[in-house]
Amino acid sequence: MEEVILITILIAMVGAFALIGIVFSYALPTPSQTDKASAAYYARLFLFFLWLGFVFLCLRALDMPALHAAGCNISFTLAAYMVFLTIIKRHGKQPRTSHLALIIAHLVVVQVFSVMAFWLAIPFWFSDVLLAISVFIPQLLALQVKLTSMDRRNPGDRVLCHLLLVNILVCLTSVPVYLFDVVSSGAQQMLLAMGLVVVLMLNVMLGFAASVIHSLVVRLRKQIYQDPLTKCHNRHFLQDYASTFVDTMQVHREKVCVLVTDIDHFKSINDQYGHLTGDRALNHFTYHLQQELRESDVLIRWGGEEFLVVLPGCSVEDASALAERLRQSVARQPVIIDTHSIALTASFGLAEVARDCDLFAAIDRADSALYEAKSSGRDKVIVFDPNYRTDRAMSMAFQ
Ligand SMILES: Nc1nc2c(ncn2[C@@H]2O[C@H](COP(=O)(O)OP(=O)(O)OP(=O)(O)O)[C@@H](O)[C@H]2O)c(=O)[nH]1
Repeated sequence: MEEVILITILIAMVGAFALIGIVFSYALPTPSQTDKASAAYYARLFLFFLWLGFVFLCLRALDMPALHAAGCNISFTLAAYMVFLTIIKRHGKQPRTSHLALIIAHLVVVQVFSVMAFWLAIPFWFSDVLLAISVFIPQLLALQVKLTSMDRRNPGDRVLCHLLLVNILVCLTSVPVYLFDVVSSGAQQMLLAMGLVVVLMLNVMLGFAASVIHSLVVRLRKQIYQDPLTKCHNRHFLQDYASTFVDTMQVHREKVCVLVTDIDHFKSINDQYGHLTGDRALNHFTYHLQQELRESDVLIRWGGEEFLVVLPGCSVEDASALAERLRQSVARQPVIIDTHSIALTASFGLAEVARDCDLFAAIDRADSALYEAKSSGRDKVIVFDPNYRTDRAMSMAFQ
């Protein structure tokens, strides 16, 4: 009688734990992509089937072997497949038809063999071994999917991989302990099973939550540093990264140049064709800049139609040649919108990040050179000369 009460308490405790996990999963942020969002649904089903499996497992100790045989193996196998589906959905993918066929075939085999073993009075170890093998198949399948489609730079993906490896490790160590009946009495065995089930639930719950939160943080960080219109970096990026980046370059004695560029008479495009066309012209402009830049060059939207390019490892001569290429590329390719062909030109100001000045001082110098390019006719590249600063200051004072 005592054993019955203890096992009932264990069932209730595991149920409460699963319930907490399910409620907690509703508190997690939901990804906007429908497939990714449905991963939480499978994670909840995992918690439910694992608890159900535990209930059926306990029925053996409670002297209900027929019910145990009917539900235990299939529930645990289903729980393992829910981990597989959670991982596939977290990747925003659909399970392949071959995967679905395999899942159904596997579940049928598990169920038929478990029930047959009971009817033919085959000792319980057969059913236990069948379960031990069954739970590994979905996990290995998930590992294969993970290893083939994992983005190693994405922390959310890495967390999912750890989750899976911990699951496999827990099963690898716990299943033999359970199978070889190291602990003898029914209640003790149920306690061991409960420990295993709770560890697996904790692992999936926390791993899933960490993966969702990590992915969200990566997305938010990207959005914070990205200009929504042109998809270039924005000023936040410049503040947080570029200055330390240039410091590093200077420590390594690499030359760094900054180029400031501004579309000529952009206001007239907006005025003549409307703001939306102006936006498309901005995208067209940044697209052609990107085409000429190296991967290490950093393009930043500095403001309105003004952009900044940080050019690491680039001498003034090289940067000046690059700026000239950019200027020609922009001038050569008009923006085509419907039947309109809108000619575009841009002016460029260039300065080196000298040893005696920081990045922002260099930007200021490049800006002075840009001002000179604008005031001397536009559609040209001007390299900073200390005299421009005086002219500009004088001109501003005059205005
Ligand atoms: N369509 C669009 N226009 C923008 C955006 N940001 C700034 N602008 C416009 O860019 C124009 C900049 O005008 P100005 O600063 O007078 O410069 P400009 O007409 O290019 O003249 P110069 O620079 O002297 O050749 C303004 O009309 C702004 O409204 C944007 O995101 N989209």
